[in-house]
Amino acid sequence: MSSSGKLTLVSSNKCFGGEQRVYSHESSEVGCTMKFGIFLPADALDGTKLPVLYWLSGLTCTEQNFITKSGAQRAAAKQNLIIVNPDTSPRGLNIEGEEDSYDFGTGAGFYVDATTDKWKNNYRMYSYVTKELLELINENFPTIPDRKGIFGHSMGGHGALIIALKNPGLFRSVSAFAPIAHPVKCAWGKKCFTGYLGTDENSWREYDATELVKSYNGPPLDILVDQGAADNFLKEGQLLPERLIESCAESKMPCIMRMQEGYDHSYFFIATFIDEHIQHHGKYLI
Ligand SMILES: N[C@@H](CCC(=O)N[C@@H](CS)C(=O)NCC(=O)O)C(=O)O
Repeated sequence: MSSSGKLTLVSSNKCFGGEQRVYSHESSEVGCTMKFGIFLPADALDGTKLPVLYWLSGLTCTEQNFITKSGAQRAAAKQNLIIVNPDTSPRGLNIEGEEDSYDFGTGAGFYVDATTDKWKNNYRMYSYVTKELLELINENFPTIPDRKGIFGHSMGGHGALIIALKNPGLFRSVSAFAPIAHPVKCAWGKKCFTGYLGTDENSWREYDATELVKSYNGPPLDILVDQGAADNFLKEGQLLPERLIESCAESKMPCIMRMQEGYDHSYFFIATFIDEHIQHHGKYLI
């Protein structure tokens, strides 16, 4: 399927000399209206082609959480990078069970292409991000298509890592905040993978960063991960960053994981370190 469709401007606010906008469009991949945020630095408004950094959010988020809480626009304006952040799932499809829990269905697309009967027509967030959204952004905004980075938080950190690892060369840089690093072994991952992919665990591994690192064969990825040491979901065993680090060490994949003392899972943690992540991407994109 290819992208298309017209973009509808939902909002636009001047911000650090550029504009923070939200657009909606009819998605052919997920079969519903989808929204995304885009921060355009001043140069992009003048038509200068710029690199693009994609942000993927976590469970329960819409495009609004990142826009209003991360504080990313100041650093993006300074580094002259466009930032695009999509929603986390299709919405309003009336699939039975889609609104039953915060960690499955609406707000919890998990960046996979579902294969189970109930979900497979719409829960295609992997293809939505890697194909439709990229095409839509390149067609409608002044981008340098081969200068892209990807980062995200929690479920979105998982999404950023697996998308970079499954598509060598598509993204030049990748980083994550508190990623769900080994979803085949945590409760969130088991629930979403069972629901979207079925019970064959071999199919789950294709969407697990700790597993994908072992078979990655592409340009070097200098992965940066920040993890709050006081994150409740870390304590509950939902994130398992230590497993990703072990896997990277065994596979000689460069990965810096910084344990940040006292920080939790929230956007206060993200806002604290977002500038450093944007600078990290800037090293590879500018
Ligand atoms: N306790 C949360 C669990 C979900 C959660 O913490 N979501 C994170 C990502 S995994 C988030 O970014 N929430 C939105 C926010 O903090 O603005 C809830 O039930 O809403």
